Amino acid sequence: MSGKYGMLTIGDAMITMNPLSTGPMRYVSEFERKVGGADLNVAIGCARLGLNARWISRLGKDEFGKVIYSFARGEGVDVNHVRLEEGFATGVNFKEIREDGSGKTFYYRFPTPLSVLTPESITADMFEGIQMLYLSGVFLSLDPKNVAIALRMIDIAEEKGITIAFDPNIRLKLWTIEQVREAFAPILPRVDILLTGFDELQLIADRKDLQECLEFLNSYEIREVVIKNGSKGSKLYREGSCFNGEPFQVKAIDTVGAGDGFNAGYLYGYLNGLGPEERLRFANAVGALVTTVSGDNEGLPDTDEVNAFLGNKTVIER
Ligand SMILES: Nc1ncnc2c1ncn2[C@@H]1O[C@H](COP(=O)(O)OP(=O)(O)OP(=O)(O)O)[C@@H](O)[C@H]1O
Ligand SMILES: O=C(O)C[C@@H](O)[C@H](O)C(=O)CO
Repeated sequence: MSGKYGMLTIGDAMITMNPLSTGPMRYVSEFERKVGGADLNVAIGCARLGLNARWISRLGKDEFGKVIYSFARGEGVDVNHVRLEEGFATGVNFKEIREDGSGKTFYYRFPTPLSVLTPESITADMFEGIQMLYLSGVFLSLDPKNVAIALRMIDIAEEKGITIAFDPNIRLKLWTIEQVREAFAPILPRVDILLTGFDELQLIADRKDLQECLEFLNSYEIREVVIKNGSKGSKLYREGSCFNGEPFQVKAIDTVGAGDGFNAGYLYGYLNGLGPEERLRFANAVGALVTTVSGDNEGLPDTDEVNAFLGNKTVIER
């Protein structure tokens, strides 16, 4: 692996069928085959920004599995801990996109090849060169035993002094809110950086008011609570202070993956020592840029693109 800081993540990835027209999926007959998956999106985002990004996964031993494997490797993600499993089909999801870029997802992903993983599949060598462990609620949702796998990863990360970041990424199509709360209970107290949507925080805390949601989190002693709020930007709550990340105005055409892009930008900023406001600004820029391109990860920028967007660098286009 080359580059300075390393991040490690784990999770499923799917073939993502992106519609070629907007509106209800039942009327869309043409789709473009792409690749998606919350944790892989973050790994790709980190790799594009120049971090070493390692992704642990299992894919079906089929044509789609080979597509995802090559795609991840082509993006510079370390796939040394990704295997193609005989007897499983790689997951697929279809997207519906509305005029404003928002949408719905329809999953065809069970049984997932990831179900062959157990806590024993996780070994200390996977953490070599890693400073950041990134976990997502999508991974936890796919199999009840994934909580034990995540806890084993957290144990190793804590032993090695690795920072632990977590995005609840609640997809209520995959599990119920009761299952979410049960799965998150042992995870949240171990998290250093929580990267959550405000709507997700309301679901976890079972409260509507922001202040009450933050009070709910107090007992977990999370070092940084970052709240993402779509086109309204983001906020960071840290050591009793609140930092504001002003949103950028863009023409969003596909908002899926903006949160993953934001996370990649935030982790990059954190590892590279950007200050609280600077890293929110950087992450907001990455999230905003993702929404301007069709697909979950195609819009993820490299550092030059972010700096050009932020006006820090002139880019000669032609
Ligand atoms: N329409 C938009 N215009 C400008 N910036 C946006 C827009 N949508 C998202 N962003 C940026 O991306 C960040 C993350 O988006 P969002 O809040 O939708 O994340 P999320 O809910 O975690 O998304 P995901 O669907 O990927 O899980 C926002 O905080 C914002 O900075
Ligand atoms: O289920 C997932 O892994 C996430 C995908 O549905 C999609 O890539 C996404 O929601 C990204 O945040």
